[in-house]
Amino acid sequence: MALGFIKKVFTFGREKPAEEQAPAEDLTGVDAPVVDVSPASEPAEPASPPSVPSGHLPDEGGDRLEGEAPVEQEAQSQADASGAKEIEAAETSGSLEVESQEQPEDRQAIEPEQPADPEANVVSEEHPIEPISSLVGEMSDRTEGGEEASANSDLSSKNAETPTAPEPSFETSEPSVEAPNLPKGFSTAASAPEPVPEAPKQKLSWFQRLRAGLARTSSQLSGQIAALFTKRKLDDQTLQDLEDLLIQADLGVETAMRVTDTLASERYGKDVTSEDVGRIMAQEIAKVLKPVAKPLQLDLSHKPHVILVVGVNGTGKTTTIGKLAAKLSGAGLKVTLAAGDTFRAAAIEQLKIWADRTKSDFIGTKLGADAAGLAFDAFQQAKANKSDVLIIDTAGRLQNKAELMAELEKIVRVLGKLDPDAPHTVLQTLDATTGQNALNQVEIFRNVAGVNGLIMTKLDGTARGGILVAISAKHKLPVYFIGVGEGVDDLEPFEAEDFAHAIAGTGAVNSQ
Ligand SMILES: Nc1nc2c(ncn2[C@@H]2O[C@H](COP(=O)(O)OP(=O)(O)OP(=O)(O)O)[C@@H](O)[C@H]2O)c(=O)[nH]1
Repeated sequence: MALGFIKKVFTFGREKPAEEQAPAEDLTGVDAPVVDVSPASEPAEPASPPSVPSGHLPDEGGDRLEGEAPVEQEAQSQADASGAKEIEAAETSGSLEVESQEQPEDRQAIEPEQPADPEANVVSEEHPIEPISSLVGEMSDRTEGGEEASANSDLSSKNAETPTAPEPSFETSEPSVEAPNLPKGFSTAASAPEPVPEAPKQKLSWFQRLRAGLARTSSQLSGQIAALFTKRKLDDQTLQDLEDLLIQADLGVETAMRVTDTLASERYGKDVTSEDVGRIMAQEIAKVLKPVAKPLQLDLSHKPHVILVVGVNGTGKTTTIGKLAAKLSGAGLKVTLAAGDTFRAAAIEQLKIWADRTKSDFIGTKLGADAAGLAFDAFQQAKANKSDVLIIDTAGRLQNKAELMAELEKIVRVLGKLDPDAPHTVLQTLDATTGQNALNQVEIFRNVAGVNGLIMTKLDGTARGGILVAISAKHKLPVYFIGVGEGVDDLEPFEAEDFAHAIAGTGAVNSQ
């Protein structure tokens, strides 16, 4: 392919390509591509504001349960046919890959003539793009075991499931921007989400799934509570035993004390049933969770609203991005996904499959390339293609690896050069099975990357779901969604009451 054409593709959407080659200090002066937000200038955008479908997206292969095998085959064949091919091409050519769902002919693997790193002239020695072979050792730092990394590498087809329509409820934050009907779990400052009646059966089904997911947490706890309160009046020793029990269940000291204090004030010296304890526990847990159960607020005046997703390896970043993209694009928003996890080929492939499935644009680069450079380019491309939302994946990293955390800091810094407010949302995914370590993860990622919202994954089947209560009490960061499975539907807006009841093993209030 002629080099001239390749250059054009590489600089797609950039008005001043020469400036992009400037050193980092000059980046503040880089003119971001002018984004015309008027609908008329967006030929590929829907003529009417995005609307939330009431049912599922058009079925592309059956739902998760019924169509699992075909979807996996399809995902695998897609990976073989396109994703893997392009990634392979990118790996060998050192390319930046930009795929537009609207302009598939623009998908090219190209030779960059300049470093992808926008700070390259300044930091190239500090953060050189490393050969893949040298990354192998470093990748072992990012994973607690080789098995996990290789296990994750097999996930792409597993995760490529047909997206289904989001439950309605988004908000946008700028009055001047036409607010779409956002899926449930998102909001904007300007408009309250329109209450859309939901089928009770579907909602109940969700709560049943939440209950099932947290069954190990709640049954373990309620079994111990029942044993503690058999034929005993409430005295100091019982209260102390209960407090210990709640702390062991990862709920945290603060919440454990709230429960015992309330219980003591109501029932001290009297008979207590495990139902009494469950009721008070649900009530006190809900009090802790309500202030953090918030919708993810999108400011669509940014065009795009940039969401950076960070977290320890294997916590579910890529899967969660796919689930979010399905919700957003299902609501009619234009979404771009950027594969900032440049350390794991399977992660790039996995995100590419999610982009295809969710009809999102995809931006990737070669394995081992500078992640901050990719984030910078992705931001420019997402501006140029008038995306509403850009979601950037990052490589998993242990919070105690200073060098890797510095890389994350650099991604945030570089995005801020194109928009001082970017990234507008820094989402951290937390694996519920981690237990107490998650508290420390939030502390460090928050300090380094400015995490301003959480998503807890893998709440299905863990006995450690109580940790979300301790994290909420300590960090008070918004919890936007929770993941209760690997499928595209298995991400739900976080509901304080539902969660509290599911943990306490009591009846749901919201979901009935
Ligand atoms: N059971 C369950 N599995 C999940 C959930 N979310 C993600 N997973 C699975 O967790 C594994 C890791 O998910 P990824 O999305 O690859 O995690 P990641 O954080 O991107 O991983 P790295 O790129 O290695 O940092 C995959 O097998 C996912 O399918 C969830 O809510 N429940």
